[in-house]
Amino acid sequence: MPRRYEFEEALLEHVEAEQRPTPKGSSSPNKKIASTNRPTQTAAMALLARILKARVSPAPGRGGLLGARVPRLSRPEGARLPAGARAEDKEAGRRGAPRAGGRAEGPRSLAAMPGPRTLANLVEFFWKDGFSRIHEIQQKHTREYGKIFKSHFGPQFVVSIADRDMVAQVLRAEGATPQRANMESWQEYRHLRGRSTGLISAEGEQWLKMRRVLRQRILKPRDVAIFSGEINQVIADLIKRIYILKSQAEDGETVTNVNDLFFKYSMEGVATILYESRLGCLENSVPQPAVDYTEALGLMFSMFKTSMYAGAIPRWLRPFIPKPWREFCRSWDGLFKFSQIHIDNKLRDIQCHIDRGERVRGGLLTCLFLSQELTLEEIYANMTEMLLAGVDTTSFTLSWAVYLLARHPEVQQTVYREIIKNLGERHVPTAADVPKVPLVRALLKETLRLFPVLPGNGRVTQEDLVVGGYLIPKGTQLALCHYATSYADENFPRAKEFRPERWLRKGSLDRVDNFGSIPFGYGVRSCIGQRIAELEIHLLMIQLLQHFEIKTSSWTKAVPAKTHGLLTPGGPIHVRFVNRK
Ligand code: HEM
Repeated sequence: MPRRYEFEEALLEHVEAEQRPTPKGSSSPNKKIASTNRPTQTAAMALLARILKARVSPAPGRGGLLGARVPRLSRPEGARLPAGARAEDKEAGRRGAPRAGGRAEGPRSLAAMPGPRTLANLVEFFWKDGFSRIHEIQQKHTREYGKIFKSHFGPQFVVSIADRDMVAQVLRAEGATPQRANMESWQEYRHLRGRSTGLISAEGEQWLKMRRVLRQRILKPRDVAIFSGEINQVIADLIKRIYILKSQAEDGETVTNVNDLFFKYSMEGVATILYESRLGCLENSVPQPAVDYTEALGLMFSMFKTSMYAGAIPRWLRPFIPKPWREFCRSWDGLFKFSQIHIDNKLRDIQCHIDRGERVRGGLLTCLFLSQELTLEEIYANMTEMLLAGVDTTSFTLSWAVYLLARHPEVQQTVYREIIKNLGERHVPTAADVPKVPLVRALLKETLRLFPVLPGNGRVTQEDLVVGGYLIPKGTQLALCHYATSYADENFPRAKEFRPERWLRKGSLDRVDNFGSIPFGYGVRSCIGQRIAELEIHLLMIQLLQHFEIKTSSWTKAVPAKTHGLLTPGGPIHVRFVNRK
């Protein structure tokens, strides 16, 4: 499989154009652009326009990431069920009254729905910092009010659903452009700064347009398989880093704060794919731009909470409580700035290749530039939002996975044995090897069940819907409580236990899908980065276990989960990496 796609034809055309004599006194526009130090947004647009003007197009007959755009007649992404079943579910979602003994009963109104009192909820969240315990509050409210209940968060009214079948009903009934949540504050920032929305913040047709472009390139396992080589280079650096950290430890084995290590890995891994460049986060001395970037990410991370406050505090209150909105804007400024620097660097890089008459080779970003399906502003916005979504999510999952393996040596041994039996001790795995080690996949699923990075998901109803016997009007914010459903014994027997084998298929027809645990969401608005995250995690877990036995150390403590927007380890995780080789 070609790892990169080329643009020979276009290049030839461009080189020919460059060789034509230019009118006296006018310098080559390419040279002029190449001499620009740091293109501003406008300069970057001009640069992109120049590159595109060279009519660079994919070589004929090449498919894949950078291949020709072939119109697709695909099923919707989320269509895991036969079309008939989806239609039925959709109908069931709208049908209305539940039937008892064949007699139709009218759906109840929201007024009849139980839920915590507004004041109690405000105290819980704003006074007792409930935002850092969203996962526990989900469970507590489910115990107190049942599997469907209503609550108020600041000005927002929310219906929470903590039932696997009701969640399935809502998600299967959704239309072509589902809305996750009210993104007004995100959209307002972008409007204020003249920025575009990206996949997370966009809605309706604008979202659909961008989603169609991106899903063609990164949604399927085979789309991202071509990144195995790049990811493996990052993994090699991470393993080197672990050996260095071990050598600095008193016992020669303990690595303190693996959270930090995996944060660097995830940042490096996802940047390799998104920006087609290395940041140097895993080097001994991290280059300054990467340090700045880490700070920007730290700011971004703290922003989750700020973002919640910024969204929850009504606009008229901003003059009195200005900090959340100010910080919200400041952190987005940092994120966009960082992304833009890397994107502009790539643009300049492409320009240099063209100037030198070289072939243009590239991955996701190059492809997005050249295909012209997204504007430059849309590329900035999507890369920024994908980076935001792709670093902490992956790194927290890795931290939890290592924590669970260290605390369950018997599980670790079973996974290790499968790896050795099916892949060997030294084989560097690629995406094609992952199906040969189903326990590694099961390990990830089970880790995400116990610690779903997003403890809850959201949908805004696009039409009136009857769920759990209640009529939920169009425009209602739903909170899908998948932390609560993940820990329900009725969905997962002995739910509190770490048992990856529960995800293994017993036969080719066996389905282990379970709406009780949908860590990447579901349907057309599900996580676009799922396959990237899985590749990063699967390949790393295999190699970590090939190299080391992961053990608890005297430093290892029980680490509680904490919600910071995402479900994070509530403290540093320390483990011993004992050499196997
Ligand atoms: C373990 C890692 C990850 C987890 C658990 C995760 C989880 C999620 C979830 C639950 C959603 C909402 C889905 C829905 O509403 O149905 C989501 C959306 C999204 N994720 Fe991820 N994610 C992960 C990694 C990534 C990565 C690596 C990227 C990018 C490279 C990414 C980019 C996005 C984007 C852009 C969206 C918004 C999609 C849209 O609205 O169309 N995620 N993710």
